[in-house]
Amino acid sequence: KFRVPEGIKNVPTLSFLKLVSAIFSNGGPDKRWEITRKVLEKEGIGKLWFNGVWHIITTDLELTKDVFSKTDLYPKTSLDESIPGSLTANYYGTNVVFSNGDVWKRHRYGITSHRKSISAVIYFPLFLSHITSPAFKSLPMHVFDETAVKLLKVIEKVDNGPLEVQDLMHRLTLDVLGRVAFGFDFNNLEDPTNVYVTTYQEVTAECDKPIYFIIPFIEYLPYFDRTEARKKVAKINELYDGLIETKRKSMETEELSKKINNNTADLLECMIHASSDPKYPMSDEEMRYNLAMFMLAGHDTTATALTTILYVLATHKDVQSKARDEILRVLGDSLIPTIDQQRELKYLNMVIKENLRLYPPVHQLPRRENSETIKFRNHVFLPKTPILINIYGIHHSPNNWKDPEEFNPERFENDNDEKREQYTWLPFGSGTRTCLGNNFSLIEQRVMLCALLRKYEVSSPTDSIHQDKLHLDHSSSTLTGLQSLHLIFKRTE
Ligand code: HEM
Repeated sequence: KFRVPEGIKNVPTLSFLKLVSAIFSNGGPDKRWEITRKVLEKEGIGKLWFNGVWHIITTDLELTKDVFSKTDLYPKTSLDESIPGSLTANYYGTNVVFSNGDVWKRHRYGITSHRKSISAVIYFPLFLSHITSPAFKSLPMHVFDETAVKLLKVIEKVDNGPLEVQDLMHRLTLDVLGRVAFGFDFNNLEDPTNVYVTTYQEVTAECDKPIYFIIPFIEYLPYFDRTEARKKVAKINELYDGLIETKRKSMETEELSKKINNNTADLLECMIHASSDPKYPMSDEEMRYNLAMFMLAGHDTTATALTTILYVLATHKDVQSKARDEILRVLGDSLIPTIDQQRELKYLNMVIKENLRLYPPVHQLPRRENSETIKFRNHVFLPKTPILINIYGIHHSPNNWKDPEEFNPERFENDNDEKREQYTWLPFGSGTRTCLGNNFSLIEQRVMLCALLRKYEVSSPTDSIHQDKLHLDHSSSTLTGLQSLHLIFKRTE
């Protein structure tokens, strides 16, 4: 299994040992980039032996374009193929993020097809011109607004003391997503000890343990039996199953069809409704897998984006005051921006974009495997070669960005997708597999930042471990994590 296939012998090798030791020492995507950048900046691809297979890791824009635009040629690897029978595969199952072809179409269009009100996309052509089927055509603005108010109350209680921001942002985004995805209020902001929250967190922590990601077969050895973890998965699944059952019952009443017609149905209700159409059948089990995946894809990513943006604002006071001035000018006395006002927040939108470039919450895309032999330059990838697109590398390569390590929102001034070289800014992926929740996440970020910045000045404590640089850490093979981050919120009014 160590033998290198003939066609990729001439691809430079990336050090397995260095990468694994970086992961075991909790190194984040920045550390991995440090190890691989020499090869990737020069060649755009490298090969890495991992889990008994030679993988291709790439930052090459041509190959990236090919992967995004030819989804049949580069299907995603399902969890059941990459880690069969594992806890993670059992928990997330077959869902919209990891499926392909007709199964994916059924999931994606089952979630999105029937929503028919005016698309929020028209308000954000700059950000979202590439989107094909946004999940949230009418967004539950009241959920964002109410959660922002709750967030301010939590911060008020701490009153100038240092506050751990990463945990706070996770609590916030989990509350938002629970309500939007299936109408369930985790109420994590007010009660972090709530049993559903702790179980949910334990399950995701189990799924992210690096040992099972680096040596997946270990899970099948009796000594490493994960009985306790499986019990936790069963508990959170009980919650999802209960919600599906209750909502299914409400299908029998008029209530659901009213919600569907008014565009106020949550995602689960949409899936249940769509599943009654013979074109989009979806079993209860598949719905549960989608809920589990939505929770991860939707809450963890936005929490990271909000945490890192608060850090850059705290450490770039000039940017913070410029963003605050704009918020006060555009919003007047309001706490929460309307959709139209969000469009006017040009500078804040630039800050958000630059933060997603510098700290992409998804640092590496889930693996693809080519279905046919591919010739790329003077290399030949045999079918089923694992291919990983390194988003962090694309965002940090001087080939694509001037002074890539610098936080500089101005680089997005007058930016548009046509002018910028394609595939250099990919926080939400691209093509037909673009993130379903990008618009949702951007609005959530704007709402929270407006509420926070108009009330508080954010700064970093002088003894912070992040004083010189933000310390990222290993969260998973795709998601960016960071070490605990304390910031100070001082009232401005
Ligand atoms: C800052 C926040 C977010 C980031 C950076 C992000 C990033 C991404 C990326 C890079 C992909 C493409 C994966 C691939 O091509 O393999 C993706 C897909 C996806 N995201 Fe997001 N995401 C965010 C927020 C959300 C939210 C809030 C939701 C749901 C409410 C969501 C749901 C999804 C789903 C369902 C997919 C799969 C789409 C498909 O394959 O059809 N994401 N996301």
